[in-house]
Amino acid sequence: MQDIKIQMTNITKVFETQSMETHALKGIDLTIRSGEYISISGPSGCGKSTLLSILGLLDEATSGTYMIEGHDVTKLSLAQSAAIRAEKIGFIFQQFNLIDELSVFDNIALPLQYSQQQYSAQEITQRVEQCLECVEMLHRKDHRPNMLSGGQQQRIAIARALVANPAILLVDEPTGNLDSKNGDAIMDLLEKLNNDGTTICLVTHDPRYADRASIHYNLLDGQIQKAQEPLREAV
Ligand SMILES: Nc1ncnc2c1ncn2[C@@H]1O[C@H](COP(=O)(O)OP(=O)(O)OP(=O)(O)O)[C@@H](O)[C@H]1O
Repeated sequence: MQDIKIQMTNITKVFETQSMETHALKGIDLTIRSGEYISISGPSGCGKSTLLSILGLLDEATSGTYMIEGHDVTKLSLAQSAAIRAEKIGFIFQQFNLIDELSVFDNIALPLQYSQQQYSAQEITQRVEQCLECVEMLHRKDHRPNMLSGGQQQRIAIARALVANPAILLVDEPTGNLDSKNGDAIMDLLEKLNNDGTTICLVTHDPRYADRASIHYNLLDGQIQKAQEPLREAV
């Protein structure tokens, strides 16, 4: 059996304000195995961002259990969440969130420099260059992000997400700031990374892109359903 990277059991999230309660997630069961590429899509307000925030340890569930690579991460202190997030989760957002004052190389090296693991300068160079090669941007390592096109900047953001060798890539509307040609190229790159073994969870409202994952879930009113069975060999 493939290793389980992510396991959520009966996750709920209730937002309480003075006047009302919003049940944003209503009992999510989600298992993501090593090497899978899953997508989650659904209409505005269905709970996508809330689910992604909990998956990425940016927010806590109200109830339920969340395990990453067999470790219970349901209830952690802020410092513990930050450490596990840095080690286990690679984020890719619609905004590239690169630092224009730093070179492409230094942007990608940043997560390693802040990691609790000690990386030598040689390891950092090796890892950063490997990730730059992966996204076909090694020739731009000394550039500043603002000298690059949107599609190229997203490639750099993907390299940065990969650099600490995370358990999973959480990808939130990665093509939102790109035209369709560059958007398609980024989706091709994600597919290539998955073919090379990277586990991916993509959140998108775009059905065209959601269908490119091997397992597609629909989130509807805080509940999740599999939209499409993965292809299985005939028995
Ligand atoms: N901080 C908050 N306080 C109160 N309610 C919230 C909060 N964040 C989200 N909600 C509510 O939870 C529900 C799910 O919101 P969420 O942002 O997860 O949806 P979404 O699917 O990401 O929507 P969109 O596609 O428009 O970004 C919505 O009803 C929203 O109003």
